[in-house]
Amino acid sequence: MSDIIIALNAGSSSIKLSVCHIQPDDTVDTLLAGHTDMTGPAPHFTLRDNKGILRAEQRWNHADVPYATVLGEILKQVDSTLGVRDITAIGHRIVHGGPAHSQPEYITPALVQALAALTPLAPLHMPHNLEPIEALHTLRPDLPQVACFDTAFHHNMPFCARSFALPHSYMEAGIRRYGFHGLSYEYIVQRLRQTAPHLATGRVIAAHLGSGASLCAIDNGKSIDTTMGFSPLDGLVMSTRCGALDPAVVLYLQNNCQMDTEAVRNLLYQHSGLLALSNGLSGDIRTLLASSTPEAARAVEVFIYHITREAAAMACALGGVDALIFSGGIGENQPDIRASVVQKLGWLGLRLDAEANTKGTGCISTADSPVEIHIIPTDEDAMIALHTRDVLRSKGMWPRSGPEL
Ligand SMILES: Nc1ncnc2c1ncn2[C@@H]1O[C@H](COP(=O)(O)OP(=O)(O)O)[C@@H](O)[C@H]1O
Ligand SMILES: CC(=O)OP(=O)(O)O
Ligand SMILES: [Mg+2]
Repeated sequence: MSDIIIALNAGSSSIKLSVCHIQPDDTVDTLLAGHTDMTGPAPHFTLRDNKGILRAEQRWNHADVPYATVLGEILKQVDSTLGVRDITAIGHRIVHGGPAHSQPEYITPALVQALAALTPLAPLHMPHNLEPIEALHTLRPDLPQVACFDTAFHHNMPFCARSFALPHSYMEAGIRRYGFHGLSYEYIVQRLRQTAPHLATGRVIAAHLGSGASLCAIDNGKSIDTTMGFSPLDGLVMSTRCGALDPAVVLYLQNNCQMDTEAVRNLLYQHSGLLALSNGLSGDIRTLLASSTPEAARAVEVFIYHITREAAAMACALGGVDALIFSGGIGENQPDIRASVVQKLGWLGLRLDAEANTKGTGCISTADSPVEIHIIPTDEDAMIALHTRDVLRSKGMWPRSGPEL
């Protein structure tokens, strides 16, 4: 097999990757899925095939292993598991594209430099997104790399949705609402086009509920508003991120609590959200739902409250709603959370089919529900693979193996 793309999603705690092959009808087959846990006492890498069978594994025996070492091993294992050295390109999820990057782009040293300047806008994500690019450039300079931006899908949100009520000069300096999880929302729109075309042209609220969480108001396939703003800190309560916060809190922490910028950043990104609301118990909703403590219950309650409050705002942006889509680790796997959200949004015309919700796939609303409710497992990596192919094709670099039939 040839023309293999690796979709890489490097985050603060893990490097996730999919080894993808794109079929002529644009279906993306994930041949291998890799996961490297970068936390804990030492990195641990696993590579599984599309049946979930473990095909390769590597454990390092100390922490702080450089990305280049981990990525070198990953490439080696992918090559030997595929049987030949067949990788054509690497596509990266880059969380922030800033004001200037609204399309997937071929990676050059100048682009890396420009993106590095955006690090303060997404400090939890950007360093981890960019480090593998440099490491791979050194390891395999022959491999083209493509940047796919999580902000791109929201780039053309209407003025009202992208503005802060700040002087115009700030907006011109890039201080505006951007929105994130765009690769996930783009994938959801693509799935709707295939499975429910009447919704792909309708008014949809998509909920990407993972450790980072956001909602998007999608009108006729386009983002018209979303809950994350300038950074992935805004909007919903998240695993360890606070979500929307009165900006005066930041001033207060700095002026009255002797906290410097780094301490405030650490608090808001790493020690807030579900973790903080549960009094330090966990940022993982599974642990909270399994706990009988009042703090855990309260954390879940606040999480749901903000999802439903913001969903109503998205419905307002859309002028009504035809469907609610659940996605992300929580949206796809937690029937109790889905049920609570839908119950609170009943007034908007959502009716849950309890049995379908427990089963947890496809359409989970009743036949007479005025608003459809669906679960769509997201696949940001499939989107990255398709964008990477398209960028290479536009440069005459795809297919590597000869003319397409
Ligand atoms: N199989 C599962 N069952 C229940 N909840 C899950 C499951 N997998 C993930 N989650 C929840 O989703 C969160 C991670 O979601 P995910 O979309 O994988 O996150 P990330 O933002 O890291 O991509 C976890 O914190 C957990 O609460
Ligand atoms: C943008 C963002 O929040 O990403 P994640 O959910 O992967 O942390
Ligand atoms: Mg994610």
